[in-house]
Amino acid sequence: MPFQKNINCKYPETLLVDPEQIEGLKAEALDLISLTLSVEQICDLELLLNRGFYPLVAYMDQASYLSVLKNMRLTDGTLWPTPISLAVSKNRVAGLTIGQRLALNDQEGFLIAILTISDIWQADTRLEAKAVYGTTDSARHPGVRKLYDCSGDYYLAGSLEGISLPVHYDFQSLRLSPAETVQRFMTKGWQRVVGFQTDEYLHYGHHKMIMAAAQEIGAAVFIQAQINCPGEITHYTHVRCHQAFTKLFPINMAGLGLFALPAKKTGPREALLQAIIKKNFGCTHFMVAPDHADPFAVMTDEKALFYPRGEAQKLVAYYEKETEITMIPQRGVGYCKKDKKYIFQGAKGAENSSLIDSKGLMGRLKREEEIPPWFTCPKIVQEIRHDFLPRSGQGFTIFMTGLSGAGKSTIAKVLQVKFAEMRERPVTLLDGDIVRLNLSSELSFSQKDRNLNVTRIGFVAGEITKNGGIALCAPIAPYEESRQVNRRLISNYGGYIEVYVATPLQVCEQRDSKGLYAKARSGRIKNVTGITDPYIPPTNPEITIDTTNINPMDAAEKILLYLKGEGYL
Ligand SMILES: Nc1ncnc2c1ncn2[C@@H]1O[C@H](COP(=O)(O)OS(=O)(=O)O)[C@@H](OP(=O)(O)O)[C@H]1O
Ligand SMILES: Nc1ncnc2c1ncn2[C@@H]1O[C@H](COP(=O)(O)OP(=O)(O)O)[C@@H](O)[C@H]1O
Repeated sequence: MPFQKNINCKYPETLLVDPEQIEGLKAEALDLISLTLSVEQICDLELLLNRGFYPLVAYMDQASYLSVLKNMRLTDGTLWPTPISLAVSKNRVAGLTIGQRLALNDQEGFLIAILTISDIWQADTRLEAKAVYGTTDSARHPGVRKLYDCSGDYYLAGSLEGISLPVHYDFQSLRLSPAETVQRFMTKGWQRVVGFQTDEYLHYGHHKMIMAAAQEIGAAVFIQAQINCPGEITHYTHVRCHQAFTKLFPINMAGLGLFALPAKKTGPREALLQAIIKKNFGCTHFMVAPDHADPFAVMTDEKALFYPRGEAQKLVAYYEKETEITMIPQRGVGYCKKDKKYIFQGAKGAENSSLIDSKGLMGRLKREEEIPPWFTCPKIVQEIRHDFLPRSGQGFTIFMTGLSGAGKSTIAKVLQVKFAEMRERPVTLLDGDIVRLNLSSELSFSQKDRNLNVTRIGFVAGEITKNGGIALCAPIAPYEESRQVNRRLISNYGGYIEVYVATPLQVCEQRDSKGLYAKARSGRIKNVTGITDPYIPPTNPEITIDTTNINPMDAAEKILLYLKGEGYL
């Protein structure tokens, strides 16, 4: 059932209710249980409401979900490659019933839609991982790890009454809905449109490849920048690079749009989903890479790819008739310095050319090398460089972990003074005790609460790091799982240096400056780390310091030396 949108479209162009119903639904929502959706869930909801996910009209029920996993089809036979249901936690699902209505809110509490539940079932993420990602092994596929970590314990299905599309303040002119995009193509007189998207750094290879394909089929070009794209550049840089790239095309040949599909990196299935979305946005053709939506595509080393090379192209081509969008294979482009011309890989003379690829561009940027003018346009280089600050310009977090009395706070205080003296970056101390007093006063010392306390510290440290500051953290942080969450989060924003203050329990107990161990030994307090509660040492800390036989200044000096050696100072 292809979506042929035109001015006389017989299908509703969005799943938003009529304006006169909005006030009534908002009033009803005041008495409904509300769910705050994650960023990725908001993306799904936006594509359901704006019909980017046409012909889906609702979150899938269990029968369709299982059918999609097995055959890539809904129970009515409609082709659909990946499940779209609403994941919820075990706590949240308790008491929910079929027919119940729920308010779906964005992260700031604005009502986006009302869901009428038609099905509730327990998630089997391993089954989903195997079918959609091709493996249950979270160590092999980052998407599977995310599925296990972030999806809920249950799924909900149901129909939607949209109140408003999610609000975005950034790049508003690029956020046209599928219907608005189709309308724009019609106004421009574009009959054939080739769609293109990538999360790579854009370069002249992409440009030559798209130009050649578009000219061959007589098509205009629609470039879609995917929001929340994983990678090392920020959303703003990603979109600004796309804006510069679109300007490389002749006037009235190319358009740019933003769309909110979470990149799950499911390879062929994701390519097929993107093809369906492109069709809904009015494209007639879609350019698919041999390593499309592969979690390791950016490496370009064939052996490292997760999905077989070319598999995504095959799958999209196989379903061309049904999706009514034609697959065009993406091709590698090189540059022949001698002849000063671009040449397709595999073409005659290509052996004398240098391949233009994102990996090469990224490597040059990281090594702070010049980018040859034939590689990509100066504006794109300038935009990307904006995100590749040398370490001396980045913020960083020093995350100290260790037993109570190990010396974390003392070392952190010495460092705080040293950094303040240097005046290079603002410095913030997030000490265990102080955080417990101000940020986590309601939390206990259970494993769950300790992990929550540690990830709260990580969130604050991430914000400080993102803005170029230094965060000094000094909680006990006895569990690897929350330390890893912090590492993953903060490494996106700047430096992350884990310092294991490995002073043995015996020494800490002797110091016992707060009387904690004495109270633990006498049974006056329970769950004390090292006595009646575990401390799991970090697996891969950047620095390990045992303060048994050194003074605080020397311990701090060790960290400063590391920072100098790594280029942060
Ligand atoms: N049961 C138990 N176990 C460990 N520590 C305890 C406990 N009860 C209170 N305290 C005091 O709280 C400080 C540790 O809090 P943290 O927030 O750093 O701990 S955790 O990271 O959440 O595990 C810790 O401070 P530091 O000595 O600075 O580490 C203790 O003084
Ligand atoms: N090299 C050292 N680094 C840090 N603290 C040390 C060192 N040597 C001795 N100490 C002493 O150990 C105690 C550590 O306490 P504290 O810094 O509050 O530990 P934590 O924050 O890990 O609970 C302090 O009394 C401090 O003077």
